[in-house]
Amino acid sequence: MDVLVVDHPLARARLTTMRDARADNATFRAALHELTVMLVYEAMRGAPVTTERVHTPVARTVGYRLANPPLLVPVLRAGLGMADQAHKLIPEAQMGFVGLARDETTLRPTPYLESLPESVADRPVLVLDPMLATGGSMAHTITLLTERGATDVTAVCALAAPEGIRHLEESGLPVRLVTASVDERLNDSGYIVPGLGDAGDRQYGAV
Ligand SMILES: O=P(O)(O)OC[C@H]1O[C@H](OP(=O)(O)OP(=O)(O)O)[C@H](O)[C@@H]1O
Ligand SMILES: O=c1cc[nH]c(=O)[nH]1
Ligand SMILES: [Mg+2]
Repeated sequence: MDVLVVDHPLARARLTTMRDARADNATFRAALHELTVMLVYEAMRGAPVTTERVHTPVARTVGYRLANPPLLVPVLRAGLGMADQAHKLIPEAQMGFVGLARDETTLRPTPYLESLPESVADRPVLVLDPMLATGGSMAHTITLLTERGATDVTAVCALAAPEGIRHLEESGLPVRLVTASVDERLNDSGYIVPGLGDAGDRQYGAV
């Protein structure tokens, strides 16, 4: 699987704010918003464009637009904190939603929401979720998308664990990963180490 680690100094600084256990919910959300802009910007670097003529106040020149805007799919809850920023960067994108809560005993995702277009064939997809831990939630989401014809999926995650990357690789799903860091490992509770804790709780409070 193609893994792009966005290790720009500004991305590292935002991730450090998110890791800091002293950051309150608002500070964490603001840092995730800013990091999302950097991750989506890099995720879209190779996107095909169409060209058109544009008249500036001074001259004619060539202009560019995305040839095939992606479908954005935030994975609730934590992915909601990436949705608006991604949409601001790609205003022409459509958005679908997947809601999953990980069972903290089995570490398996429990689905509670699925709102996706019937077909996503011939359309790139960006799945937005800050955390790739065991990879179960991401694999579930990508499976929903491939069942609708997706063949070009990018997982956009603030943090990834080696275990989650391995899970996606072994799944054979058509996905590449853009992340700000590949951390050391998972602990016995399935949390990323050093990680940042529970990305949903850090944004919205514990449930
Ligand atoms: O790779 P995995 O082991 O599946 O873990 C990652 C998932 O865990 C978190 O969501 P969580 O289930 O905590 O739900 P929340 O966003 O509502 O907090 C995170 O946002 C991912 O969706
Ligand atoms: O470290 C982790 C693992 C799964 N989900 C989170 O929010 N954090
Ligand atoms: Mg959570």
